[in-house]
Amino acid sequence: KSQPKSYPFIGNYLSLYTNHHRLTQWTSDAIHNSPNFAFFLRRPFGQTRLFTGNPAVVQHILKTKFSTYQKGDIFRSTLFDLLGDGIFNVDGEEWKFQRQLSSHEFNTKSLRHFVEHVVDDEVNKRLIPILTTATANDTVLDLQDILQRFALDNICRIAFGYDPAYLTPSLPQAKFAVAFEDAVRISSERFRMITPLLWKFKRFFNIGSEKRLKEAVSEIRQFTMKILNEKKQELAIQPVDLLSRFLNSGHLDENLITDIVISFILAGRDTTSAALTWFFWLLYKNPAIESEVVKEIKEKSDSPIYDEVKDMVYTHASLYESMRLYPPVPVDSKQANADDVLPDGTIVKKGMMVSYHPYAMGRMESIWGENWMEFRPDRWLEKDETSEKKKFRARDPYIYPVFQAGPRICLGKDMAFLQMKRVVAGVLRQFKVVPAVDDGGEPVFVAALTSKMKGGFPVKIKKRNDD
Ligand code: HEM
Repeated sequence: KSQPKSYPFIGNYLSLYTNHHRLTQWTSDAIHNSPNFAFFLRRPFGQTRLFTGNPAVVQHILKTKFSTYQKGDIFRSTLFDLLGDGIFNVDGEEWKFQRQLSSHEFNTKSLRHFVEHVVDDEVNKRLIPILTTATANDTVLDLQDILQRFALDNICRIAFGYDPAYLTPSLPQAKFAVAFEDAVRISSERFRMITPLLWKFKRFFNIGSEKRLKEAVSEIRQFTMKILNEKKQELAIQPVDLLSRFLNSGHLDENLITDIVISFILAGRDTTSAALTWFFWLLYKNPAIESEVVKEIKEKSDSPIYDEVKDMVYTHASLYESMRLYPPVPVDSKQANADDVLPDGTIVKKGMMVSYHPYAMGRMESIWGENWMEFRPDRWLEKDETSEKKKFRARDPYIYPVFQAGPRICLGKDMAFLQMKRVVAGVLRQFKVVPAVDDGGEPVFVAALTSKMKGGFPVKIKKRNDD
């Protein structure tokens, strides 16, 4: 077991280059091969980034020393063209303000409305009819694409109070969705370049991928601004979505509001769709677990209401377990704004990036035991002392930072689970999802800022006949 070789001047660049198509897996292997679950990635020209899979270090950077480990200028400048001053890209007071104002959108009342109106509508009027047609015609669908469309409709309705209707039977090519996809991909590729000077140079001369990024961001902003202006006309109405909440809060300028909305679209579009794609694949591979999930779904009503969705404990545990193996955000970074020493004795210099690695952590024997590679929702269940029923077993968030942890923990976590469980209930009550190709291998996990199944997830939808 060895770590990637580092050379003077170019650092680990040779290995980095050879593994550029599997960076998540490569950095994960390096963490696993280290006695203290740490790996220093040395880039050319002296920039060093620490990857960690040690829960004590994760707790240290995400909570204990929260004010030392921030987004920082590397993250901020790399993603600025796309995210501007949106919540994902700011620290300090600016972050606190956006977090507080947005948090209203995630209280119980808003979540109940979200499940019983927005998600329910999208499941019953769009998703199910498309699956029904696919069953009748025996067509192959890319389930990942369908789930992304689903999530994008959802998040636009929450963020803007606007329904773009991407999940319709014709599966329209949406300019906005394509622009978003390109902008995220190109922005995340910036992190991987041998030096940031390269993308800055391309941006300066407006060539290649940077030219496309500029166009894509401009399309995204125009689209957002258009909705924002429409919204302004109807502002007397009480704020029911994020956009009107920010517009109502007073003197925020339009550019900033656009930034804020873009961060939310990023948060909501690719995360739940990635999680569900892998979830359906894992269920196909584990029919006994699928049966348990279906059993739970059939105990609820056809269109389960908020409380029923909340009560789907087994499905909840299965989603946790699936994201352990395939986390939607597989690696996430902070930057130290002062010198520090980590709990394992590692010295961190001011300006260094420190990345925690949910993908590597979900696959560590020291955390999950020797059966870590098995899909076992039971890990997340325990018996309730009084009712004897199974209940969800919460674990230390620092061994499972899939939603981050500490003060900046994902704001949409509860919303994400409600949405995913409602989709799972809607799909599996009537249908079976069967991969169109099954060569016995595992689909390929790739990641930009969020993860994806490479090449999509081609499936056939079968009617479920097991009542
Ligand atoms: C399975 C689904 C999801 C996963 C795994 C997930 C994961 C994460 C992670 C890892 C972060 C930290 C990112 C960073 O700061 O670098 C985050 C932040 C955030 N997430 Fe999620 N997320 C999910 C769904 C959602 C949804 C549906 C929303 C709803 C809009 C959402 C809203 C947010 C927001 C607003 C933040 C920023 C919080 C802050 O900086 O204070 N997330 N999420």
